[in-house]
Amino acid sequence: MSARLCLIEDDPIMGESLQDRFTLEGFQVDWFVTAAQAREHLRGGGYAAAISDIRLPDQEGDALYLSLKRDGQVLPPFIFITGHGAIETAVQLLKEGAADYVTKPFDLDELVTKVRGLAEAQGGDAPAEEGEPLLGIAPAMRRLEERLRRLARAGAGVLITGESGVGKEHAARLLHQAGAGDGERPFVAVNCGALTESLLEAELFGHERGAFTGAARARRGVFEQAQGGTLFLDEIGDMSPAMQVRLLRAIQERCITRVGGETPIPVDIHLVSATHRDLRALVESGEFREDLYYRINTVQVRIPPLRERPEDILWFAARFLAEAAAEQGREDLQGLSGQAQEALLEHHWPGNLRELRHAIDRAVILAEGPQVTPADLFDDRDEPGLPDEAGQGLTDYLRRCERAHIVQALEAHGGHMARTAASLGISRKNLWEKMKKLGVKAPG
Ligand SMILES: Nc1ncnc2c1ncn2[C@@H]1O[C@H](COP(=O)(O)OP(=O)(O)OP(=O)(O)O)[C@@H](O)[C@H]1O
Repeated sequence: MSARLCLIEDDPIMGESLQDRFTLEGFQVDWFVTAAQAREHLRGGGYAAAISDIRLPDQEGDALYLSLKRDGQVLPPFIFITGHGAIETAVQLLKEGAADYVTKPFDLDELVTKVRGLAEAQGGDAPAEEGEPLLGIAPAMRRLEERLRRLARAGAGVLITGESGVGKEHAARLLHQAGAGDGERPFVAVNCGALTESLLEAELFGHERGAFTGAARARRGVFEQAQGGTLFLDEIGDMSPAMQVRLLRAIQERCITRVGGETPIPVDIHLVSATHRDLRALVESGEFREDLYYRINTVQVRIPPLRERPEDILWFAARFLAEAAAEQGREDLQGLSGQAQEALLEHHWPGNLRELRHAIDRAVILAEGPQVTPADLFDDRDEPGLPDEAGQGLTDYLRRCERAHIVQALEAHGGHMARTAASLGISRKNLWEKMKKLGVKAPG
């Protein structure tokens, strides 16, 4: 039986997100919105841990805890959620025997780890960890990940749809990795929208020596390269009608012929396709073959855009930030400021995860630290005349502009110091000095 968790939280949004997350983690969550309700159930026992807000409508969470203790009630380990400025209460509670506390805004992953630890210490019946989520923590993405794992085991032909940059290739890789067999099977991706018809034909099916001008040697196409593994055809909706015919034939016959060749070559692949276009509409307008549509579309998986799953924005931002900070040696960065988090949540993310990754990469380069600010994340907050904090001194503002300009110049010249200095009209020595003064890391 899964571990039971007592959640005491009157805020409907916070309560629901905690309930959703802990349910996904495999806990059985009893959620109470008043101290009175919780008191009754806590008396019944059986909880592996309790999470309680301090501020509740009928009684403070700490008062509830202390009164139950005074009554001699055996309590599960308690973790308190405190607001800003309530640290003293939290510390007092720790002295009184509470297990831990988190201060808002807190990191949900951290809370999960704490609760797991406590539940395990209680009797080792914390639900088995399913592994780190890979596609996001939003309930829709957890369900999708679970579905992809099932589909992988079934080896079904999958069409992944979703806006550009939403993570379709990432999902295809997960599908591949979760599939049967060892890790040796190849995963080969090709973007059908990026190649002309004849190049795509050679890319997919390969060519024999002398098949066309420049074909000095025979070459295997991606169908052959992906033999025994997964072939990921991205932007399949962009394929020309002639290529659609050839692709359909290859799928139906499980056999291909290289361009300029005659020998049929059997292929055994798991085909995963993706598109950001509405394939059904393309079928209706006659641009996409209906038979191919059904062939590649045994199962369709839609990845929702990032703006439809706000939980994932800050989760991915934190992951990307940790990655980028490690790559760029910015150990001084301590995370996102509150304003930066708000700015990320307010943004519409038309470019989805790709845009988020770029915004974070850029911010890590620009940030003076110790926290990433909105101006580091978004260009438009960096314009002259728009200092991000009212009353910011001119010297400070000019310093930011100078720093951003140097960073951009370094980027534009691939980190080459001499060229960057020349483009800025200053000496290399001067550039070094400025970089040191402004805290710009030396490239490489
Ligand atoms: N689950 C994920 N974890 C980490 N990074 C991700 C994840 N999903 C997407 N990304 C990152 O976001 C970017 C875009 O992802 P991906 O190429 O998979 O999107 P896509 O939907 O296939 O894009 P397009 O439609 O343009 O082909 C990449 O930089 C990728 O590393």
